[in-house]
Amino acid sequence: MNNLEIKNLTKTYKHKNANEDINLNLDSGVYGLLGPNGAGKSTFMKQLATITTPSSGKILYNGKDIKSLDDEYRDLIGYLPQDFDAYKNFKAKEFLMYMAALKGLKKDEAKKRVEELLKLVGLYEVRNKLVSKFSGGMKRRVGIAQALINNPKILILDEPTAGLDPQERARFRNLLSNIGTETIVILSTHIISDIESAAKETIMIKDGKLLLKGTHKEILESMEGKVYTITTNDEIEINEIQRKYKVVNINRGMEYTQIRVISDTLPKYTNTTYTEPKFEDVYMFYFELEDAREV
Ligand SMILES: Nc1ncnc2c1ncn2[C@@H]1O[C@H](COP(=O)(O)OP(=O)(O)OP(=O)(O)O)[C@@H](O)[C@H]1O
Repeated sequence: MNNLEIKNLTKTYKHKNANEDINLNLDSGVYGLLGPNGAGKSTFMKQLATITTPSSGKILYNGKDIKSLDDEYRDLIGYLPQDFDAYKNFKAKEFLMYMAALKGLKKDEAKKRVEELLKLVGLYEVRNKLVSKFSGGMKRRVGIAQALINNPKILILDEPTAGLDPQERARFRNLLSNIGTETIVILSTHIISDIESAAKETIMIKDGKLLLKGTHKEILESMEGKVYTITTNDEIEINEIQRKYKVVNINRGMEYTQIRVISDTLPKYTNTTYTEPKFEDVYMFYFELEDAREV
């Protein structure tokens, strides 16, 4: 059994709820935590990682309060903080060996694990190079490796793809698929494509509150009937649509422009068709639609 139960989790900073009454039940698998800036993702993850304590509510691991499990729980966690910075004067392998020692791995075991991880994150060839000479993506990979060092049962990755280029993002998605299926992986992002293929479920939070947790299918179903494509070649109309609606994308063709919009009601333009929702619509629909509804 590998289960996390989050019950009425609330974290208050100076009268403001950074997390409010969050209830979730998580089993092994990858969960994408999605939300705009300031939604409360890091706060949520910090509580799971025991970096900060809840103001109220609790977290249970396999039915037991993590407060009472204490180090027993901490030994099961791997955590990549948002602002992770490996000690720059270390070489990659040296740094991971150091982290392994902190996690209590014996020397032989540590050597083996560090070697495995350097290969997994694609840094084996540069293992004896200074981390300070690494690119942002490589540093992030060192961060992911250190989070994996103790073979965690719960892996918490706070924006693991922040600052990565498309190639590094693809590499990260591959890496994720190689992390054991026996682990609860929670990764935060505001880039929907990072979790589209990798996550079994997406958890959305906004203003500190849980908005929705669901599989891709469930999330797409929740947007059913709200995505439209308007086809036009009238520039005045195009400008008006951009003002009135939340536009997911504009596809300018030789003769016509196709505009994909999110709307609660059928937009009243001559050539408007209902469109099957896609994952690319999720962010706009859940986090930016309110402004559009006010129009
Ligand atoms: N230590 C703190 N003291 C006071 N307020 C805080 C603290 N940490 C977070 N907050 C506030 O709590 C809210 C949630 O912040 P949090 O960092 O959890 O959001 P986030 O979703 O991770 O955002 P981002 O994507 O920008 O990192 C924000 O309004 C933030 O300003």
